[in-house]
Amino acid sequence: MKEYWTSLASILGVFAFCQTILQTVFPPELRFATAKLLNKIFNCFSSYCYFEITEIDGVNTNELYNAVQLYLSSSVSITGNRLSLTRAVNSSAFTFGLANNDSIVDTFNGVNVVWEHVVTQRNSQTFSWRPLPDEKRGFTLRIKKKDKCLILNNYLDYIMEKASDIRRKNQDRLLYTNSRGGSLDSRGHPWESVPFKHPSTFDTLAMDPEKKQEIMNDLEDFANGQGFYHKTGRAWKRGYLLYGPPGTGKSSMIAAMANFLGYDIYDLELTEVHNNSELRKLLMKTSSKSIIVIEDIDCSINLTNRKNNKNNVLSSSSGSGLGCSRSYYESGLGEIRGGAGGGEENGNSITLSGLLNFTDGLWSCCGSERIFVFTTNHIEKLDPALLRSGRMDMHIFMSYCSMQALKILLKNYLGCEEGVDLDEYVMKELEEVIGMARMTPADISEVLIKNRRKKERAVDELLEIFKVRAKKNGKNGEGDEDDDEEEEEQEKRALDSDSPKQESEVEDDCKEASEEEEKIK
Ligand SMILES: Nc1ncnc2c1ncn2[C@@H]1O[C@H](COP(=O)(O)OP(=O)(O)OP(=O)(O)O)[C@@H](O)[C@H]1O
Ligand SMILES: [Mg+2]
Repeated sequence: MKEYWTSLASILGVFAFCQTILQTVFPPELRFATAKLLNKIFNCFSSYCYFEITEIDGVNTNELYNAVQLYLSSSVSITGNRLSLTRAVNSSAFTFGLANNDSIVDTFNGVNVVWEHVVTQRNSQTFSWRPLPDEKRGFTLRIKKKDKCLILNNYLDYIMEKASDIRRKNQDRLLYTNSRGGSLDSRGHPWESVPFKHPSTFDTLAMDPEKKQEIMNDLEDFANGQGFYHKTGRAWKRGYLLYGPPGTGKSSMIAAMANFLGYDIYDLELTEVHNNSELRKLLMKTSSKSIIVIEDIDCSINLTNRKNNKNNVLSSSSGSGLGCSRSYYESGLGEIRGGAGGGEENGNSITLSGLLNFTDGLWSCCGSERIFVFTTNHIEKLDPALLRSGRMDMHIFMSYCSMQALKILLKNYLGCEEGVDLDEYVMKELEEVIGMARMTPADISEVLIKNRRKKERAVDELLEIFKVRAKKNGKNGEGDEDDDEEEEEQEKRALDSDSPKQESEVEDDCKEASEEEEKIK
């Protein structure tokens, strides 16, 4: 045993001696060059190539590192043995990650690649303007040389896309609103946000199922339509106008849309925006995959229908040379377009021109996959230029509660299934009076909430209220369906006034406008 230790000690002594000699004979520069050469020789004969994706790229955070981490989290959770678990701020989900110095095989387009998570201690002597983490983290991607050209770019694009999907799924969606008086927050953002947790979905929304399905299909087509929009040269955005009496579910519909698509909502308070350029800046700071909402647009600014009330031409764009003529021609010919911001006249008000630019000017395309939703109780008050296709692609009339909608409410609030819990006779009675009662889903849901523990009582009370309301409306001489028709008629009238004018008409309009301007001056 003693001999064994003696020989081991002499081997170590020889080893230390050789190392000292080597260090003296081969200076660090020479050793580095040799290592480099060996590495090159190894690379020549190796059939793999390696890509390093470090967490911090110089001084900036490497977006690709975060994307890879998220991307791998989905496959790691299934195959990995040793995983790291995290939960990000504003997130409702746990994220799996590859443990330090662990590796995983991934397959893309039939090609196998290997990811390794490399963690090393950072050299503490390194100087940096900003504090860096103690550990140096990165991923090493190993791909066969012959596969590199085939997949690398597509694979990285795919990872980025997948990662943003996962991020959106994991993170709570946000509801943004523009800050009071156009002020910026500590990070220079004009929007303030809170987690968006509205429970409204298309399942809970009481409306005609066919109409509902049509809207859902339209939204789905939009969300999956990147290729189509690109091919047709259209900006990837869509506008919806929700109109109808108060309490018919316009705001609930917006929440359902956001929940359906998984988009954030930007609730734009127009009264807090001072001018067109501020409006444009707000738009620039919105993200893709979002719904930009302007509620009660008829109340926010003076956008009333110029055709119905000529005086409003000047009240909405008084003194604005370009803005006035732009909106004037917009509604008529739809050809002449003023420059962005051309409608800013007194510096502290938004003009119709500014709003039109906001929805479909060049700036509206500074992001992609965005939905604009305007709501109003009075569609007839809106300027036709706002209503035309391309701006508001789909006009959705939210009407008083119909029988179909009532069945959804009864199911959601009382758990009543048609033909099981609901008496056929009572249903018939309800059907007879519901049209004439002209009650909104909001009114009905109040009655149902109050009696939610007693189904029969709820239905009886509803029937009573329906009868009283129907009688009252009948006495006032207001028809049931007539009312819906009247509202749709109003929309038609509004749209008719958007139909192309003859050139002479436009000239007349302009003459009138300039005469009125003269008078005001
Ligand atoms: N179609 C509907 N389906 C389900 N619930 C509805 C519907 N309409 C209204 N409600 C209920 O009534 C409440 C008010 O509805 P909501 O705020 O969506 O109406 P609105 O049309 O936006 O009204 P307003 O024009 O006054 O803004 C909601 O909280 C919701 O519970
Ligand atoms: Mg509302």
